[in-house]
Amino acid sequence: MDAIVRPTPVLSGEIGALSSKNYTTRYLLVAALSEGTSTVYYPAHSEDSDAIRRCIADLGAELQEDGEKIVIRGFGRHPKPVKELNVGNAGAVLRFLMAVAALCPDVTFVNTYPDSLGKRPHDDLIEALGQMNVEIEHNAGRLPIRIRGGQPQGGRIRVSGEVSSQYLSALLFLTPLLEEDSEITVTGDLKSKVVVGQTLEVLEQAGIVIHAAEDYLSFRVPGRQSYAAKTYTVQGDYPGSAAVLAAAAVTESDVTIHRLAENSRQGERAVVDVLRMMEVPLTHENGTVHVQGTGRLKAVEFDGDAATDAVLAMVAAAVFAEGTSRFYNVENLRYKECDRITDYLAELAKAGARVEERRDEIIVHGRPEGVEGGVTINAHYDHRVIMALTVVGLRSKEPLLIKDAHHVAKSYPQFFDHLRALGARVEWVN
Ligand SMILES: O=C(O)C1=C[C@@H](OP(=O)(O)O)[C@@H](O)[C@H](O)C1
Ligand SMILES: C=C(OP(=O)(O)O)C(=O)O
Repeated sequence: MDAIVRPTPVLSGEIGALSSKNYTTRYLLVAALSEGTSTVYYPAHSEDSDAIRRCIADLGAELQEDGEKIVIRGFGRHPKPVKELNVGNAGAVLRFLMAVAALCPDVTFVNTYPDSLGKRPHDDLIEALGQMNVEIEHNAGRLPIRIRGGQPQGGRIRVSGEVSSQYLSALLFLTPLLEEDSEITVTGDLKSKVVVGQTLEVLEQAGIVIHAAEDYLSFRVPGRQSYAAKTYTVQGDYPGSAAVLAAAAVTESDVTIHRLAENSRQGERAVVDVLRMMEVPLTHENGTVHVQGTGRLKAVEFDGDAATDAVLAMVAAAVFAEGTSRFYNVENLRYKECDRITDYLAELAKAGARVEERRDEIIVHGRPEGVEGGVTINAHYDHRVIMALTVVGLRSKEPLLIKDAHHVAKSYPQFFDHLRALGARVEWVN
């Protein structure tokens, strides 16, 4: 399905933030890795969170869900010997379950999104699992991937952090269950370091002990641990909310989003500080962000690695700022649902934005007068491209037609409903 985004000068109203994608993935996973019964309150509902529900059920977890919670009886260190798993387009789910699959005799991860997840590299995790006595067949580091595990071995493990933090997180979920103690060393720079903090937070809540160096480049993981059965509550999601906040920042607005904890470990909560640096009038108190936008913004410089999933939304806001903005240290945006530098900037430029790419930077020459719009946007299968171009469309002179905008459901199926509730002129077309 496509979406039309029409110019909308004013937004106002209140919404509750969607539930965090990253915490939902992690809580459902640690619940599955426990042998008892855990409860997860307010799990996200999206394609990626459906993917983890489906896969842990295939691996033997029992799930019962109502409107507010999901109750999970886990499989511990003994997943069912399933033959095939389908993670849809969910990168984190794939990488975390590749580690869990090391406990199974023979699992194949199928390739259902050849033009998105099917293009993303997993070599660094394949290489690390190889060190652990796990046999892996793969298509040049990409899906489909067949894992023959059964007897993974802990010990000394080296993993690269240059492309994604998800490989390291995957190993942190698996190694506590092994017979041996493990020492994990991260080679190269660790990208998305803050997200590893979310992994460690959830592991600690699940009763797992990990000794992490302060820089997150080395870890000692005692073996023979068990995941405790617990009750977890999923917090609100900053990456998805970042797009709504950016929409409020580029319009005349009076927009409130609830359920965004100030002390969250989500790096993307930096979107609030970045918008403040851009001189967008806002407050953030008691878990509520209130934006009273004037549509006027100042350019900003920001280390995007600290808030990887909010960079596209912040760039969309910078399209209308006074001056030149620079988002640096963002090379790993190239290895997400699409190349979020080249592909994203191509769509922004089509809409009339003045943008430049470097290998690891996005540069935006702001156009406070607005952009032309009036073009068709290719979503590149990327929910965050869809949300960011929607922000741009609100302040384009002519509407934007976003092709295949239904891929927004990867993380935020209610995104257009939420924007419409705030007065945005967006609609689905077939
Ligand atoms: O661990 C996770 O749940 C995630 C880690 C990040 O990926 P990278 O580590 O590849 O940057 C992030 O972009 C992704 O949406 C979710
Ligand atoms: C990159 C993302 O997700 P994943 O890596 O889990 O596919 C995202 O949600 O923006």
